[in-house]
Amino acid sequence: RERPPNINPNRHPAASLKPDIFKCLKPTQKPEGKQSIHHLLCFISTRTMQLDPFLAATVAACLLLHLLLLRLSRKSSSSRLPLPPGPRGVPILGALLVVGPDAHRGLARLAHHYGPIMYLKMGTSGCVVASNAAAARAFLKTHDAQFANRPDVVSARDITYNRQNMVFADNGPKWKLLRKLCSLHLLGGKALADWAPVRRAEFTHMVRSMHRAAAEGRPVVLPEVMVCALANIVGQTVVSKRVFDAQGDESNQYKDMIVELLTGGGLFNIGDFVPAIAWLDLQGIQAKMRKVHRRFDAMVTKLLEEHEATKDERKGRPDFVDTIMANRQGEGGETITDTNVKAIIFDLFTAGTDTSAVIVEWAVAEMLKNPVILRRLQEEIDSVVGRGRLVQESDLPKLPYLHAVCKEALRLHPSTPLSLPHFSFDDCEVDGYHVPGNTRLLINIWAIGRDPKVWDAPEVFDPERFVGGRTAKIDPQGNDFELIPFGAGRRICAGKLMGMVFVQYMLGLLVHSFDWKLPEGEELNMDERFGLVLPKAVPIKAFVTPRLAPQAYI
Ligand code: HEM
Repeated sequence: RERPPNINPNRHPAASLKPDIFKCLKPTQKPEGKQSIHHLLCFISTRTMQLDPFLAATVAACLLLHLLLLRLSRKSSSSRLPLPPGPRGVPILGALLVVGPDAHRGLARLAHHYGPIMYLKMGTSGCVVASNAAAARAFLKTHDAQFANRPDVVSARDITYNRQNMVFADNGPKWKLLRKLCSLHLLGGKALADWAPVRRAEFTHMVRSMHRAAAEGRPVVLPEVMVCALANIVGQTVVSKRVFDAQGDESNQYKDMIVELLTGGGLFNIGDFVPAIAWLDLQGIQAKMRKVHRRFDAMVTKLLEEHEATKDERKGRPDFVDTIMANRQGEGGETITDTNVKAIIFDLFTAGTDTSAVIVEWAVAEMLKNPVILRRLQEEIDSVVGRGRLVQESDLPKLPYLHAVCKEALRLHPSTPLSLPHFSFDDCEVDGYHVPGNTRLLINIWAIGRDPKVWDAPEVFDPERFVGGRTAKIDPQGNDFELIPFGAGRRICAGKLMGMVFVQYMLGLLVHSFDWKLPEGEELNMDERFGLVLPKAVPIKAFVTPRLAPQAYI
């Protein structure tokens, strides 16, 4: 009797021809990718068996090898768990176009749809995005060590002396040594207190320059005066040098240089996501970064030459570079090279200036929009400090409303909206999802600060939420994941203490020392400009009027 033809759709197509050889193969319902290759091999080997047994044996060996590799590759991807949900995107560019140019907003929009843990392809690179407090905790606490590396970003490579700095170093002995030295001699509690006189001198200088502008009827460009003061503080503590004595051209050049570095460093460079075409530099970002890096390098080289020539003058009162030069050797033979020194200076000038200035500028802008908050803050400072002198650092702990205003600015306008990118080399499981190795991690700090499940009326600037009520105790220093403007975990901002002092001290001085008025007929523009930091697109340019007794400004 004739057997009926094989009509089972689940059966392997080759099985009807030579079933014995393929016993080891499980029929698959939906052949896809690698499985379709094995179907093809089965088919070829069956056909060749009918023609030539030697050829058939060779093909069968290939087939077995292929199956072995398939099994191994499944093992190495370790998991049958699903990837986190996310947009599919298009070939080569992945989801880059879906995310759009304002990536913090684009990713927040996508998270509404796909959830707080998303996986997407940015170009050909895998990227996982955390968009609420629980997701941030899962990555930065539970899987902190694994995600404590940085991706090898092309534009960052150019500006950081090939990642010889701290900010873009992988989690390894060099990074640990750089971080330890910074914390011990510059950014930690004790060092911070030691450098207080420098901050006082520079911020007083800033207020005096604004007072002069008021007397001459000139408007003040707020980010410029702040960055100038901050750069001088970093310059004095790091290389004993006021980097910018003058207002005007020189400080503008410096400001422009920092802005270019931070804006370019934050842009989504297609070459970073599709490494095969990085050399094309389609957006011209790399060329721009290299050019501005050359200017920066020239400045740092000159600073270090002058520093070396004047080292005898600093006997007994070393600055940060003197100290790290004397402590180059770490445990386990790790050494700080001359390039590391330049690269860490780069970190401190970039991470230590614009980040704080951006927060203060947004806080002033929000208060210009809402003068009730401005007046309440001025009243608080008047009641503690009076009107006869400037605010001092020692006044800060007595000013709770100032703290609330600063926290609210950090929540609504975090300076680095997507933090800095993290990177994991290995596969892992996060909240029931499989996250493959070689994936970047973005923490959407901006979206976390605006999560309506945590914050009432999240789009409104309302410092009151930190004075009383259920969110009053949330602290921005990295333990409460609902508010993480400095990040969290082992890669948390190394300068968070200094950053908090900068923000509170500058804002206190600016608000207490002056009343503020925009030029006649000008509207306050609240647009953002996306980059590694998120400043106002149009800087605040305002007329200030002194409100303290004249001797306070002398
Ligand atoms: C309000 C001001 C500041 C804010 C909002 C801020 C925010 C941040 C954020 C979000 C990160 C990335 C954290 C992560 O990767 O998870 C970071 C890293 C860093 N910040 Fe800040 N920062 C501020 C001020 C400063 C200051 C004043 C300095 C030093 C002078 C500084 C030095 C650094 C350094 C060195 C890193 C890299 C740390 C590492 O990779 O290990 N920051 N900052």
